[in-house]
Amino acid sequence: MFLLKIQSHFAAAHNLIHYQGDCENLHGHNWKVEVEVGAHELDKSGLAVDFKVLKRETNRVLDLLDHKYLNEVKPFDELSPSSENISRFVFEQLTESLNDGNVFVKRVTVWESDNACASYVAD
Ligand SMILES: Nc1nc2c(c(=O)[nH]1)N=C([C@H](O)[C@H](O)COP(=O)(O)OP(=O)(O)OP(=O)(O)O)CN2
Ligand SMILES: [Zn+2]
Repeated sequence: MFLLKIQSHFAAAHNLIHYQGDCENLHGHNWKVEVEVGAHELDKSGLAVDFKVLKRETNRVLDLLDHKYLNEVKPFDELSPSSENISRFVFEQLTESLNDGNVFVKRVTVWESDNACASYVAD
């Protein structure tokens, strides 16, 4: 199996809900996002999937979040916008657009700072 990874980023404001502490207050992050996909086969060009496609599809999803107040963006109007929930959201959106018989989204990791991240991983 082949494993590919691309990185992207977005900036947004949020506050955690049902949370007691300073993170329940409005604040922001520059999130770094890593997307890993697996593939069984390569095409004639030797590509599992073009990095350009991975970056385009990832940025299409991240554009939904970039420079937004996440607590006003679905599904985070009803779901705490933690890094865990953001990683699952990006994973599910990308799974819809990228998965086919060959390629599948394997893991999405969301870094909210240089030393803290959460991932959502395929079962
Ligand atoms: N498991 C999670 N824990 C926390 C999350 C999260 O998404 N998942 N998010 C937060 C807050 O968003 C908060 O902004 C981060 O807080 P903290 O880790 O304290 O960040 P600091 O920049 O203040 O880090 P220091 O290392 O303490 O300076 C909290 N927890
Ligand atoms: Zn935060």
